[in-house]
Amino acid sequence: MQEKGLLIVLSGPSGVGKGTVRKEIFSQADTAFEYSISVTTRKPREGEVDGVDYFFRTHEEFEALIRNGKLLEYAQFVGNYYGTPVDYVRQTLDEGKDVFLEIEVKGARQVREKFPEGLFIFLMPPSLSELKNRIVTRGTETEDIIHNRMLTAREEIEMMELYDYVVVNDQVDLACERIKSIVVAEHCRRERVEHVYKKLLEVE
Ligand SMILES: Nc1ncnc2c1ncn2[C@@H]1O[C@H](COP(=O)(O)OP(=O)(O)OP(=O)(O)O)[C@@H](O)[C@H]1O
Ligand SMILES: Nc1nc2c(ncn2[C@@H]2O[C@H](COP(=O)(O)O)[C@@H](O)[C@H]2O)c(=O)[nH]1
Repeated sequence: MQEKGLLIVLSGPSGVGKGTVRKEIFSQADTAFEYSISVTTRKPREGEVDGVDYFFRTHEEFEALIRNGKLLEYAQFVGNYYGTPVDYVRQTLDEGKDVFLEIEVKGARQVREKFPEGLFIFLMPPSLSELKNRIVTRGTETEDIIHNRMLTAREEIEMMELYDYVVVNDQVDLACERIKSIVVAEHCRRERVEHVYKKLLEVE
């Protein structure tokens, strides 16, 4: 039987660098994860492409996805809906491929209930002032939204103990290496539990 892939969840406050780190990891040739593209009601930022960065949908369309059970998890974040299409995740895991979700903490909590065997990683900023500096420097949000995202950031950081690992994003390349190492270690742990010992005992 095909062994299932690993569900990897990356969360962290807005502006910590989740997208930057994820894009860097996916640009590396030795990365074998599949990225789950989320659905959102947020308007596209300059340069964002439907079906690449997100599936951009209206409120009505998003609520229909909820009603029809098409989302693994969803949450409202600073005035918009965000959610993970369930079919893609289940199908890709069933094919034995690792799936990478980049989502906020309320959604991650729902995923934990459905996939307790997932790998949950929280990306931390070096400091709150650096976090604010990063959102401001990105230049994509209004002052009001930055204020609300910073308020939410404090609540999100308080939930970091729900995660298996905390990675500090002080430097993008180091954060990527830490995340990739955690995934490799998790695979080794599962292989050890599921196969190596069983096979060894069967032979002897
Ligand atoms: N290690 C880092 N050092 C300095 N700047 C960084 C680092 N990582 C990311 N950044 C910068 O911080 C800003 C926010 O990064 P990014 O958009 O990836 O954050 P995010 O966590 O995905 O945010 P959101 O949740 O709002 O989508 C970007 O301008 C990015 O270039
Ligand atoms: N619960 C979910 N959260 C998601 C999903 N996709 C993205 N996100 C998170 O939302 C915030 C805001 O994102 P932004 O692109 O508007 O800056 C951020 O924390 C994302 O990680 C999802 O499918 N479900």
